[in-house]
Amino acid sequence: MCPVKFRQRYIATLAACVKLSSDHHLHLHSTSILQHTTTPISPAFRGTSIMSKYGVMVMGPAGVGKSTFCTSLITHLQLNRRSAFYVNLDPAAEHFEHQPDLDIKDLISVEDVMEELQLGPNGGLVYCFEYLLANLDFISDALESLTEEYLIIFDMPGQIELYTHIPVLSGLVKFLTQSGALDVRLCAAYLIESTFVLDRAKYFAGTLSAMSAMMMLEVPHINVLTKMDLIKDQMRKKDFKRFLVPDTTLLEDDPAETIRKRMTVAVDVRSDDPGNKDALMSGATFQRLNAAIANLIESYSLVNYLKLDCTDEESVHAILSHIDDCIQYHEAQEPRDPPEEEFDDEP
Ligand SMILES: Nc1nc2c(ncn2[C@@H]2O[C@H](COP(=O)(O)OP(=O)(O)OP(=O)(O)O)[C@@H](O)[C@H]2O)c(=O)[nH]1
Repeated sequence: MCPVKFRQRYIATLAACVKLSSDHHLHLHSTSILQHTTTPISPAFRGTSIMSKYGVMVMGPAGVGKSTFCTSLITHLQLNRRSAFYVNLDPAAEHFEHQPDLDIKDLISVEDVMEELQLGPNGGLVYCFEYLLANLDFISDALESLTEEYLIIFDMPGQIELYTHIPVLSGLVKFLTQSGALDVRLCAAYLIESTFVLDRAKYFAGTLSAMSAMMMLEVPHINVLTKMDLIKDQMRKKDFKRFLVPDTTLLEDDPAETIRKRMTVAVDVRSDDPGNKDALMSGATFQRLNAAIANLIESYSLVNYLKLDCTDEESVHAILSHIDDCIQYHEAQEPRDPPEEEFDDEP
């Protein structure tokens, strides 16, 4: 059962959403006026579906730079006279450079859940998402009036379990993309830190989690290596290129031998147990397992990376272009032939 406090807060939020959507009508209207003063848009030049919606779900482990990327993306969109609708879905997030247009904390927060239900931070987060799934009108009420000019940006929490272990996100994605309902053309941007390439174990673990998210969500997907400014001085451009398309050779010539060292530690721990005669065999098994995983990643070519440096406008622009391609944003904005009836009245 849901604590009463959440339900009360939810009702208050619904009222706020009604206000928000009417505010956004105003904002929408002023955006359209702005566009019309410079580039008149005839109804025939509108997108294929009047109320198509476009969105990107920004995901990845804790601290990889999701919120920073969302901020840069919003700023970039605004500079290019495009509209963003920022949705914070991290029920523990505190500080924002751009205030969210919709914030899950107005529905439920991890802090309240932990206090009222005596759950830990991870259990609290899972509860928040289950609660969100049970109250999806919190999202649909806020999004339904948005038009195709908007890019809806979902800023997700960093707990990796959400993308790999439990099906709450796939439920949310299905709801957003369902045709006939919100019908959001959604793509996922999975972020990992570029500094992971200095530690092959982290890099492959990150790649696996990206792959897992791709398979779980089943929407167009881009993978991004963030904080490129941190790696610039540590690695030559040519050397870094190898990490954009992961392959098995990256395991074989690991200068720091991080994976082998970790395997040795695992084997050593098990060797302490005199009854464990298979410890060395386990080391070989780990090695084969690693090779098999690397082969899997390589042979299916599922994971490729784009580079992102949030301090560089060009870099943010390049990522936005990929997102636009994934969701076919520009196709919807392109001119289309006027309906045939419009010619019928002509002399
Ligand atoms: N140098 C550098 N630092 C960055 C960049 N992007 C983010 N950071 C820093 O990385 C830290 C984490 O960034 P956030 O944007 O909060 O990361 P997050 O993934 O949203 O974090 P969680 O919400 O806690 O999962 C902050 O200190 C940022 O300033 C970048 O492109 N370059």
